[in-house]
Amino acid sequence: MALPDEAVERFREGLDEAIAAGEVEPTAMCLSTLGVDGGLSSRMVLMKAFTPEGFVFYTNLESRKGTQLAASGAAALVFHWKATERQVRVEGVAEPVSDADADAYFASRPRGSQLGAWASDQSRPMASRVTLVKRVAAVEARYLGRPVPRPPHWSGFLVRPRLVEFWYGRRSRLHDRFVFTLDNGEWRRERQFP
Ligand SMILES: Cc1cc2nc3c(=O)[nH]c(=O)nc-3n(C[C@H](O)[C@H](O)[C@H](O)COP(=O)(O)O)c2cc1C
Ligand SMILES: Cc1ncc(COP(=O)(O)O)c(CN)c1O
Repeated sequence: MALPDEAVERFREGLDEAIAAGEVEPTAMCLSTLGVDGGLSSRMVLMKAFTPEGFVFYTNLESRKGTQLAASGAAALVFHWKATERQVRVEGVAEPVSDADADAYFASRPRGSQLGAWASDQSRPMASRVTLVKRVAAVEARYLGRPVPRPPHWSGFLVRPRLVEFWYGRRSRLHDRFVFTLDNGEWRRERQFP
């Protein structure tokens, strides 16, 4: 279910204002996933696309987050825009992006990042930093003079929201909260106490 126009506008406006206010990583979001043991796991990722369908990020599919999302699509996101005292919180389900989208985004990354995606077995044990440096050199040699293709284990997820909350901080601590929730196929909007 696409987000209602108002939520799309609030998100776009919030991001634009964070950028204008000089936020250092305005697209950084905390991503929480669910482990097979029922435990939670959180880390930062960068949002690379936002549409009424949801929020997209890219990663190694064999990483901790990648395997957790493959097992359970449950995902939660938090943006914190410190410069403008705002927070956006998202709860929903992650699904893989298309190969075409992943190819297009991968092709736009700097070559060093592309090589890194081949070199790093993200989230698996590494004996020493030398291992990583050697692997980068090896993939560099392999793709010398030609484009670096997207690794099959590197792609993105679209987090389709079921809940989006906009929090607007106020000095008085009487903050404003607007919560959009998907309820039987329809978006409901309510204010909540701060
Ligand atoms: C600001 C910031 C942005 C990050 N963006 C990404 C990202 O977009 N994709 C990614 O795979 N890791 C990103 N990382 C690294 C992750 O936080 C994390 O360490 C890594 O993906 C491994 O997570 P996992 O073991 O839970 O899968 C970022 C880290 C920081 C601090
Ligand atoms: C391992 C990793 N993968 C992907 C990303 C996404 O961002 P970018 O494509 O801009 O590198 C990051 C950003 N820090 C990252 O650290």
